[in-house]
Amino acid sequence: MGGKVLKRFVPMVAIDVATKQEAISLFDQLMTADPQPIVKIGMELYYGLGQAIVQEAKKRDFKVFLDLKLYDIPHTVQRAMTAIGRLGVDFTTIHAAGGSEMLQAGLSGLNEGAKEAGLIPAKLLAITQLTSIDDQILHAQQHVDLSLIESVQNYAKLAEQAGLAGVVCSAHEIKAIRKVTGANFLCITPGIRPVQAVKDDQKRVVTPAQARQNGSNGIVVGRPITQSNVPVTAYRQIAQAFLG
Ligand SMILES: O=c1ccn([C@@H]2O[C@H](COP(=O)(O)O)[C@@H](O)[C@H]2O)c(=O)[nH]1
Repeated sequence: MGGKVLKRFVPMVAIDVATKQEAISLFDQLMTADPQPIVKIGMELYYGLGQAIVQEAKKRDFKVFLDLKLYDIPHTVQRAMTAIGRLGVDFTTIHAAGGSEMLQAGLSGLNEGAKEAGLIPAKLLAITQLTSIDDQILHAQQHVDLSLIESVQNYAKLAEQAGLAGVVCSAHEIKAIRKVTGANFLCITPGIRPVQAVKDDQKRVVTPAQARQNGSNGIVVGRPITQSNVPVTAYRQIAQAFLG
């Protein structure tokens, strides 16, 4: 009785396509869904089309997750985040591996940009270990001594101490993260596959229902929706499995 109610966002759809035409077509299909998803604009779309695509999404009343995964020296990150802060997006990302000075600089830049523009700052999320990384890559290629879970926990603590809103992780790690962070710290989880057997670049995958069971605050789903025959139907099924 009296347990904390988990904050759960609507699914975030990764609009990872190359052209404005493809992006607008997906926006127009997804804006008819109830609940309307959050749209995630990543590097492919943003580097190709720039700020205009953020405005196209906002025009259709989407909440926007701008996923650019900043990772550079603190000064550069701070200035880039100030520019992002002025855009009025709802979520954005930075790599925890950049360390606490970089995380704090990013957060400060983001808040400054939003303040200048008279906007509510985006929630800043730290990338822990990409969901395309597994223990083998971590140990054999990156020569990290910690286990994957320990590394993710470490990055989550670092991000929380720097004042960030949460992390991007796999839903496999949520329970471990919650042991070392506060109850309001967000765990946003890509690596979602409605059918787990699909083989692609994602290594740490779960189904939408497993993400819900594990306590994810929000799932990020790209190809299972954008490459399906009817994206809005795929989105609805995934949203139902996650939101219940
Ligand atoms: O650890 C991470 C961080 C970000 N992503 C992003 O999420 C989507 C996933 O797309 P799928 O097509 O469903 O694999 C993509 O935009 C990634 O850049 C991630 O997958 N893992």
